[in-house]
Amino acid sequence: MRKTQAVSRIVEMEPLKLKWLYRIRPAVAHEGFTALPANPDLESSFLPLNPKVHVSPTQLAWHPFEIPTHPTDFVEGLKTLAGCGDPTLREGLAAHIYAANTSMAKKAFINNDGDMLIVPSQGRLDIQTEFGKLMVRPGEIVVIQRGIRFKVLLPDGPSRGYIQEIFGAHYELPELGPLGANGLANSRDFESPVASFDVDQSRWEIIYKVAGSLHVCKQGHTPFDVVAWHGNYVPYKYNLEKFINVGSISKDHIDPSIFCVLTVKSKTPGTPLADFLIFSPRWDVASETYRPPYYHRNAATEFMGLIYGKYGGRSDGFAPGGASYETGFCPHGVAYEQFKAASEMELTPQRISEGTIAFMFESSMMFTLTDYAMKRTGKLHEHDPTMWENLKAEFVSNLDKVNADLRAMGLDEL
Ligand SMILES: O=C(O)Cc1cc(O)ccc1O
Ligand SMILES: [Fe+2]
Repeated sequence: MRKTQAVSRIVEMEPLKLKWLYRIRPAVAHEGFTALPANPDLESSFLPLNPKVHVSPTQLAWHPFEIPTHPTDFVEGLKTLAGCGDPTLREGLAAHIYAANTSMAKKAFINNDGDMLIVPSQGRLDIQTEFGKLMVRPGEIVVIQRGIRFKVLLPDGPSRGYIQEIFGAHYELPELGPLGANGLANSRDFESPVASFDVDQSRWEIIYKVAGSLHVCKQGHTPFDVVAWHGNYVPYKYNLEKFINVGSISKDHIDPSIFCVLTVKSKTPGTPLADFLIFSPRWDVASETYRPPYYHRNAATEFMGLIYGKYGGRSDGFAPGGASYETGFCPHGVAYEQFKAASEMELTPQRISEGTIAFMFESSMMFTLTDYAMKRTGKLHEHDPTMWENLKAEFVSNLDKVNADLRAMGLDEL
C-alpha cells in the first residue's frame, strides 16, 4: 500500500508553488553532468524544420506498440509519436508511449522540459518521487511536473502506456460553468503522496532530460530523502473510474469536450493547448440524434489511445496499447456498418463503453509526427478508405421512392 492524501487544493489553487523540501542531504551534493547518447526514439522539437519529424494530412492508426524483450526501463522505453512546439520556447506538447520490462534500480529521472501526464494501459507503475510514493494502475493517471525526480518500478513486469508532456503550462481542472460545483473530475478525488524517505548513501544516477537531450549526474546518496514537504507543486494521481460523466439527457449529441478530465491553457484565452478527455462507461439516453461520433472535420488535432476495453467510435481496428491520430480538418467517423446500425436502432436508454476507458489528447495545435511513429513502430496503418464507400447519398438514391410517395400524397415531385 502506498500512502496518499487528497489534494483538492493542488489542481484548484494558482499558481503552483513548491515552498520547501526538507531533506537529509541537499541535491547539490553530486559529481557533475555527463552527456548520454541520444535515445533515437525520443523527440522534443516538432517544428517542421526538424528533418526527423513529418507531416500527415490523413488519419493514422497504430496497432499496440511492441514491448521490448531486452531489458528496458521506463526511461529507456520512452518513444515519441507526435507533438508541436519546443520545450526551449515553453510552448507546445509531445505525445509519447513508454514500453518497458525492467524496474529502475538506483536510477532516477528528471524531466526539465515539461509536465508529464502518464496513462498506464498495461501493468502498474510503482513510482517513487521526491514527495513520496504513488502506485498507479491502468484506469488511473498520474501527473509529474517538470523538475521533479522520480523512479519507476514495474511490479507486474512488461508494461506499456501513454504520456502527454506539456512544455509551458500546467494541467488544471476545466471550469465547470453551468454545471456548478460538482461533476466531471472532482478535485477531492486527486491524491498526492505523503513524504517518505530512504536512508541510503549508495551510488545513484540521476538522468536529466533537457530540451530532449539526456545527461547523467552521479551521486553518492539517494535523491529520495525528503522527510517532509510543503507547497502545492506536487505530483498527483486520479482514478478515471471516479469521473462523473455528463451528457445529453434529452436530445442531440454533445461535443466530446464534455468528457474533459484535465485541461491545459494555451496563450490564447479560451482556446486550450490540450484537453485530456476520456470515453468511459455511461448511459446513453439522448433521443432525436445519431449517437456515435458524427462524421466531422474539426479544427482540433485528435490523438487517441485505449487503456482497456473496446472503443466503438473509431473507424478502424483500435486495441489497448495502440493509438490513432487525426490532424485538424481531416474527415473521420465510424465505419459504414456502424453508421447503418446506429441509424436504424431504436433510441432506448443504453449502457455504453462498459469495461472500457479510451482517451483523447485533443489539442488546438497542429502536430508533426516523429520518425519513430512513421517508420519504426512496425504497427502503423492507414484507414481503409473503402470502409466509408457505402455511405451513399441516401436522399438522392431514394429519389424514385420519394417521388412515388409524394405523388401518392398528391404533392409535387422533386
Ligand atoms: O472522433 C472521435 O471518436 C471522438 C469524438 C466523439 C464524439 O462523440 C464526437 C466527436 C468526436 O471527435
Ligand atoms: Fe474526432
